[in-house]
Amino acid sequence: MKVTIVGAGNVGATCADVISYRGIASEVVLLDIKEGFAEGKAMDIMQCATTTVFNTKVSGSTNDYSKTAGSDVVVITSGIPRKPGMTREELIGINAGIVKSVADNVLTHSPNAIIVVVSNPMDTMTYLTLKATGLPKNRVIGMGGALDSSRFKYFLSQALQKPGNDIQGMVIGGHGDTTMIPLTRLASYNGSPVSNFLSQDELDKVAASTMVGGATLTGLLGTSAWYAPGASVAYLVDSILNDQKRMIPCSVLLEGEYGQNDICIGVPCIIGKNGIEEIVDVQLNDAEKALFAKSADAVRNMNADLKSVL
Ligand SMILES: NC(=O)C1=CN([C@@H]2O[C@H](COP(=O)(O)OP(=O)(O)OC[C@H]3O[C@@H](n4cnc5c(N)ncnc54)[C@H](O)[C@@H]3O)[C@@H](O)[C@H]2O)C=CC1
Ligand SMILES: O=C([O-])CC(=O)C(=O)O
Repeated sequence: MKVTIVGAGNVGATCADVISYRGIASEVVLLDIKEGFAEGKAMDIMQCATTTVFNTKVSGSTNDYSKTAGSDVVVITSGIPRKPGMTREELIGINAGIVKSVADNVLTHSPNAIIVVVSNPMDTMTYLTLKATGLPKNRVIGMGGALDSSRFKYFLSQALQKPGNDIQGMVIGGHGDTTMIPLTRLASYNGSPVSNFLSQDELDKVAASTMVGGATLTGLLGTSAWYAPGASVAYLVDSILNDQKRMIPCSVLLEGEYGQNDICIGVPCIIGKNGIEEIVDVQLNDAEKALFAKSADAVRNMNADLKSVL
């Protein structure tokens, strides 16, 4: 199975690294516009093969899309990341043009690929990719919910003082500092609601930390995060390539589900070899439905800015 990652920067290269050492794909192509950069990242990763022990073939390409031909999955991480104090939404001006041209280029050489969109503002970039390519909705997947959910589980594990692997939880809604919806009511510690162990005040703090999780790291690092984002993309790619049918919150075109139409936004999806195979209705309560509608309004407002590129 072949995976192309466009953008060999922090997130793209981390994703290639995780896919390789976990043996998720047999071949990974990294592509970047910076001369020699993707080749360098690929060589560095390949020089781990005998120490972390993997057989994945990783190669790099400077903007030569013929090397990406026949990819099963294409991940788009090309574009600029935010700096401290910025929102993801402020990246739209530069990233929209990049994402659109990249999506066109990859499809020329891999017409059957499933596209995973990572570049921010991710929900709007997913919508752009879907509209610009005309691909069926199952083949355009926005990655944000997998990452936000892993941060949610991290903050829950810190509050509970319990291992993260014993915690279940999901974040839906937009992948933005104010649009994410950590579903605290449905989160559990091995099946027991987390509200059995944490006060409402503690749960509110967990939700707030989750929502600004990306901004907090951007403040600490000077650019946005990459280890958890890269690993989250690899987790999603694994479910596609190995037909795992995991339930992962992803940004996907809604056609009536969750009361929304003509918008890509995070909802729980079954992810398998066909990409988005099902949208799962987790039965939100009225308060959660209201938050989801508000989040969708914000994402829809952002999508209106795509007029110049679509
Ligand atoms: N959806 C999510 O959960 C997350 C999204 N992101 C987003 O992912 C994007 C990438 O972040 P980083 O890897 O940290 O940035 P980075 O700056 O480290 O890497 C981006 C790479 O894209 C390349 N690039 C730019 N234009 C290109 C083009 N036309 N074709 C090919 N390559 C091109 C650049 O040369 C650079 O190497 C950002 O927009 C960031 O906001 C980051 C983390 C999580
Ligand atoms: O915070 C950012 O800008 C990058 C991102 O989407 C994340 O790490 O969640």
